Amino acid sequence: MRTGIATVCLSGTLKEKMQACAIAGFDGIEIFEQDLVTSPLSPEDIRKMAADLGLGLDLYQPFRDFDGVTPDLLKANLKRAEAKFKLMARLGMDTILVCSNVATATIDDDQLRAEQLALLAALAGDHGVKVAYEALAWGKHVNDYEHAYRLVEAVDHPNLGTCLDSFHILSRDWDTAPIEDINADKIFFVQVADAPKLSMDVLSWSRHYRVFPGEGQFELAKFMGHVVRAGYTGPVSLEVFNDVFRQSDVERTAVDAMRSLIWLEEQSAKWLAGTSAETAAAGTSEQKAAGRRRYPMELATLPKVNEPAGFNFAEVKADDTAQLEKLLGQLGFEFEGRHRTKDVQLWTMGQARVIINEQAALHTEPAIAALGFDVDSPVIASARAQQLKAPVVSRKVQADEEVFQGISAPDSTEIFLCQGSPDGTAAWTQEFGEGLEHPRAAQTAVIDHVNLAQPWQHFDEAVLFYTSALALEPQPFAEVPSPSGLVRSQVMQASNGAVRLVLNLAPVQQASAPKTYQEHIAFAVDDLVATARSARERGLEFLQIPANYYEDLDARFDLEPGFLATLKELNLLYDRDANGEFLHFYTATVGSVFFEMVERRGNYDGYGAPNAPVRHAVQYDSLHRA
Ligand SMILES: O=C(O)c1ccc(O)c(O)c1
Ligand SMILES: [Mg+2]
Repeated sequence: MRTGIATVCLSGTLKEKMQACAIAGFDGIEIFEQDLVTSPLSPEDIRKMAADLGLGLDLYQPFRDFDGVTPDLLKANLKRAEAKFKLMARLGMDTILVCSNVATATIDDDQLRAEQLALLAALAGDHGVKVAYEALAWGKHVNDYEHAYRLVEAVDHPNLGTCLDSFHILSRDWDTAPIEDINADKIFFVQVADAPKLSMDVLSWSRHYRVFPGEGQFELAKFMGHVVRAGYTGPVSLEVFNDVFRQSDVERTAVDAMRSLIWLEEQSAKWLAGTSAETAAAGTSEQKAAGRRRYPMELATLPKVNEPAGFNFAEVKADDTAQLEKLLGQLGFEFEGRHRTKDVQLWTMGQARVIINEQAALHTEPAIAALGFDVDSPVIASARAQQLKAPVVSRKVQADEEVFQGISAPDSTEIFLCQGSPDGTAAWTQEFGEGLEHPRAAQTAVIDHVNLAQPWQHFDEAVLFYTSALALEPQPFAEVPSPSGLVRSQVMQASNGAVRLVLNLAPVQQASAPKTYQEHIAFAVDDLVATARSARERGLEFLQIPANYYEDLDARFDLEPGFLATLKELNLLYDRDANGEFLHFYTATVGSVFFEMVERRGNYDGYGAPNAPVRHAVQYDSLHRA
């Protein structure tokens, strides 16, 4: 698959954008007109720079408001087009995107539109240019890709084809199956963008909220599957108008973009294989043959991973670890010893393993540093992540120690791909301490979920990272009210719930305010009330829940008075839905970390979302009092 990206996706000057695209490994780019007009570089300079960088100049765009106009305007539009065709010759470019008229079209007549497009195609032919006509979702008269294609067919000129843009098609919920019936020679270009499902006017949605594939909710693998089945072999190019990407680090955004295309390519191949198998199974020999058909576009695949089977460990770091040790001890964790060769400690409760890393630099406040995930094959998972351009993390190991495959997540959390064992133990724990003599406590526990705060400019990147590299499934995002703003919260989870990662987008921080960037690790136990009582006896400082909360809880759930009193006495939070019940409590925060203990009853699958605003408010209050 030939990969591309429009310069409008990125921040910086045209030169910076092109360099970043080359570093990220794109085959080609779309030059957005504004980027050229504002550039100090001559068209010849740009042409040479692209050649030196090994980048194809695949599309010049956009040319606006051509069709359906009065004769006067048509004349002016053809003159304007000719100037652009001449410019393209200097750039060495041969394809231009013409989008359907949104402003100046006064005549809604397909025959007239076809006649005008025919004149444009003939002029383009004279200049060796191909015109890719795209239906904008908000086009005045042409806003549907099938309509645009009918016009292309009616004109029937070798220099006129269509451009399919996933956003314009999927935002309007147009059926994508008829893409397969388009003559591949008439598909001159394909643009892809994802988007969250939002209810707003489609133009604002398109201009501000597009995201890279895998970061939104559109069915892009299916869209691409139909494009591939149509027989298209040209560039598949990202065109993402996004307020955040346009102001964040250009090289990093280009890599995020490239990751999205690598992933989309694999997902498209998977979608095709899945639907082909269905077709083949369906019966007739014709259908079987269709199921086995090969397509002219070659789709690369990736090393395969299944979703992770569980958390292997969580690691917190600090230069002064005393507070962390105290908190874990009070929660009921046991100190298992120090590592043979590294300055790290192991603490466990049942199968929940927490590493305290003492190697942190001076003045490092306690923070979550790393997460280990149980995967089928750490080597295969690591190969996949690296092909998806995840930065590799390496840690020194001695000859007889387990080698962890590590990658760095967008928020710099180190992700280790570990060999899980069916009984939930981990072989590497043998590297800690010596012959654990003390009797094992009966307490069973696992890491239930981990909540990571994401810098605002890397939130979408993180969603794609965990989706593509770790096969976690993004859930619809929620917005949690907190005293410092609305916190966007998105759960990434394995389908069986064995791994749950909650990504929170912290509200933008006032420079003078205390740091509200907090993250936590939650452990699930069988009996939360007993766990809370023991923790209280050991002197644990609980997050103090206001009395108002319990009154509201009673009003909502009509709880048994004794149970309500227990919740209140122990600062426990409660939630209930059709699947079951959820009890939980939080510790005070040390550095940027706090811990949560949860008990899931029945098949409760959430996180106590209705309680999140209470937690945020109490934490805010204690930060501001401190
Ligand atoms: O928002 C726009 O104007 C615009 C321009 C060119 C495109 O290819 C597109 O999809 C949108
Ligand atoms: Mg487009």
